[in-house]
Amino acid sequence: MDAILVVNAGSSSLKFQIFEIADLGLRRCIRGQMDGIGTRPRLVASAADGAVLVDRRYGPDTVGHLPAAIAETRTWLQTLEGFDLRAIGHRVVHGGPDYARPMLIDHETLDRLATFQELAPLHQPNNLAPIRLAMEINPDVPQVACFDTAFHRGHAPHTDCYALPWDYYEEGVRRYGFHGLSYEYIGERLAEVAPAIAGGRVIAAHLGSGASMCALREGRSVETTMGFTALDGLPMGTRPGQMDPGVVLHLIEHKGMSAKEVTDLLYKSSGLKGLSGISSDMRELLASDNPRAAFAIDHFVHRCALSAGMLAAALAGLDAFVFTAGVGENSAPIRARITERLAWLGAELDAAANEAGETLISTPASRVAVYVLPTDEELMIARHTLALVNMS
Ligand SMILES: Nc1ncnc2c1ncn2[C@@H]1O[C@H](COP(=O)(O)OP(=O)(O)O)[C@@H](O)[C@H]1O
Ligand SMILES: CC(=O)OP(=O)(O)O
Ligand SMILES: [Mg+2]
Repeated sequence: MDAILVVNAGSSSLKFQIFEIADLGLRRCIRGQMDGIGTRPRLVASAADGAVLVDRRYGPDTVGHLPAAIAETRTWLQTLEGFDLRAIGHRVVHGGPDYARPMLIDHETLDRLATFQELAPLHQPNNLAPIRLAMEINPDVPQVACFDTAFHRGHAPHTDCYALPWDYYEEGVRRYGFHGLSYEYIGERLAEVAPAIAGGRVIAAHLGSGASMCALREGRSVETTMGFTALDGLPMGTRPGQMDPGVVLHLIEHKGMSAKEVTDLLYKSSGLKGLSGISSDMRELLASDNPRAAFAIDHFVHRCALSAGMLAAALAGLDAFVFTAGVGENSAPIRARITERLAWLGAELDAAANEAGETLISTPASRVAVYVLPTDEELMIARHTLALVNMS
């Protein structure tokens, strides 16, 4: 069967899906991931009916980095039969100022995308590695890059600039925003679940190991919490979120830290991990009775509440709030605490619906409808990939 492979290479995981290109559109056949790269590597994949196709654990040294994860995953993918690969779609986190929509990749595009590596050091090198490999092995299979930044490219310049001298904006120093494939999917999904509300003022909260929020009006992004890089906005698993740039100057000038040391601090050792000293994983913090775990969670909830207020101001009101990604989809206690902080905007939680993980978790009387919608970046990538390949 004709198929599309989707690759979402992240900081510590390699997610993939295979879709059949069927007469009536895309049909998901296989979804899988290698996660815990370098710590507790595990390759898991299942078929559309949920049947487990592989569940294999590796030593941290066997799959210690992304290239090893790609190699192991590829070896397993090669055992699959019956798929005629027509295209490969990739999530690429940073598209810079030029790429406002998905692109077919050639060598020139790949070189341009590599120049954004320093703007997304946790993601971009990992996003580009499987593209390079596929170009070598399958040069005839078209590859498409789908950018996290593209969905936000319609922002008005006075909202996506920094108050630096204007030349910096022209050079590309601006607020790009990320998680755009997730927000694009959530916008489309909300239009199915609640068509009347999807056209209104919506905040989507993508709370995973990377976390951000997006203000959507009529399904389009008008503001978001992340900026030039995926460091800005909400506190995350290992990233601090919004911070006075004076802190960075202090680290360099008074503590003598190098650019590499500051980069590692901000991308790998901060956020929930740095503040708790325990873990970057919200599950572990929620299960811990250590007061520092509770402190880190208090900070996370506080910053989420402040950002929601900021985005509600961007929308001049709020009709719906959507939780998505790892924490947003799975953690009823975190959803409850954030929703409580939205009471002044008119949100009222239905505690039982929230505990049960229902789609709508606000009461009928709530002025703001609160939803839990699982995101699907891979489906969004497959749709874009199919559209581009059909056109070319
Ligand atoms: N039941 C849960 N309760 C709280 N947090 C959870 C739960 N399940 C998953 N998570 C959190 O979700 C995070 C991963 O989210 P995910 O969206 O998969 O992130 P990413 O794609 O950026 O790796 C984990 O770090 C974990 O903290
Ligand atoms: C952009 C970003 O932070 O992505 P992720 O959530 O996958 O880390
Ligand atoms: Mg993610």
